Amino acid sequence: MPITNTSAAITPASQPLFMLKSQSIGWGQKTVLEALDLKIEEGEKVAVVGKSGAGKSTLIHTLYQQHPEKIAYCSQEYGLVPSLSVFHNIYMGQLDQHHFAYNLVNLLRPIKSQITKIQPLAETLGLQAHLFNPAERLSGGQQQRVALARTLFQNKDIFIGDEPISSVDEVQSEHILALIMSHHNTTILTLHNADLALRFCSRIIGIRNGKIELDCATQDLSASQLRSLYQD
Ligand SMILES: Nc1ncnc2c1ncn2[C@@H]1O[C@H](COP(=O)(O)OP(=O)(O)OP(=O)(O)O)[C@@H](O)[C@H]1O
Repeated sequence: MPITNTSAAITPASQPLFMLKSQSIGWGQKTVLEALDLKIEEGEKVAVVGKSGAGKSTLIHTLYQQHPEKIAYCSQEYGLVPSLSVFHNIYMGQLDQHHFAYNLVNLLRPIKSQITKIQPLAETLGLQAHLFNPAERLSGGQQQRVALARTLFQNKDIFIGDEPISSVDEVQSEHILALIMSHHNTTILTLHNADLALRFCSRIIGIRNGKIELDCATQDLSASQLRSLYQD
């Protein structure tokens, strides 16, 4: 007798968290990256590197779209509400977890338990002195840290960040990358700083000339391979 339904008997091999199969990606009619084949497993720490305009943001945005509900996504545009306080901007990371009325009360008069939750995060990111200042009064680097705090406050398993440390100094960059790594199981970042990519990530994906030119474990990567990505 033929077996018509094998799905219950056979356990399917686990799927990669992210997968692109011969997929071309871009914006509107414009193709940025062609015929991509890519798998990213749960738990990986991936850096996407390459020259400006190579297509790094395009790639990570495409990956984000595969599981938007599971991902804390930090884009290059901070998306802050300028007139609201740092506290309120960070709180927005969990806006969808509360009732409208609760959010409204917290907007008018910050709820103590929320302050208690947000304060340590603000402190870790050097924002404690500005917690109740409007975001618009902060420097660019401080605003970037507010956007990052809001993303971390989402408490998701996966972090995708587009240059999350582009406006902060070297010491802060290391601290922030360590924080991102410790808060998320799977991390995918675009980074301009190749040294930091090598130190904090276990896999490097290099983009050049509209394709993935390099995809390897950090430990197997030579400095000259990495440099070649930045040549014309
Ligand atoms: N929202 C968008 N709409 C239309 N085209 C876009 C958009 N974002 C990026 N592009 C185009 O896609 C191409 C790749 O840009 P992308 O931002 O992915 O590069 P990148 O490697 O992230 O650059 P950078 O390091 O400067 O951020 C560029 O030609 C850019 O003009």
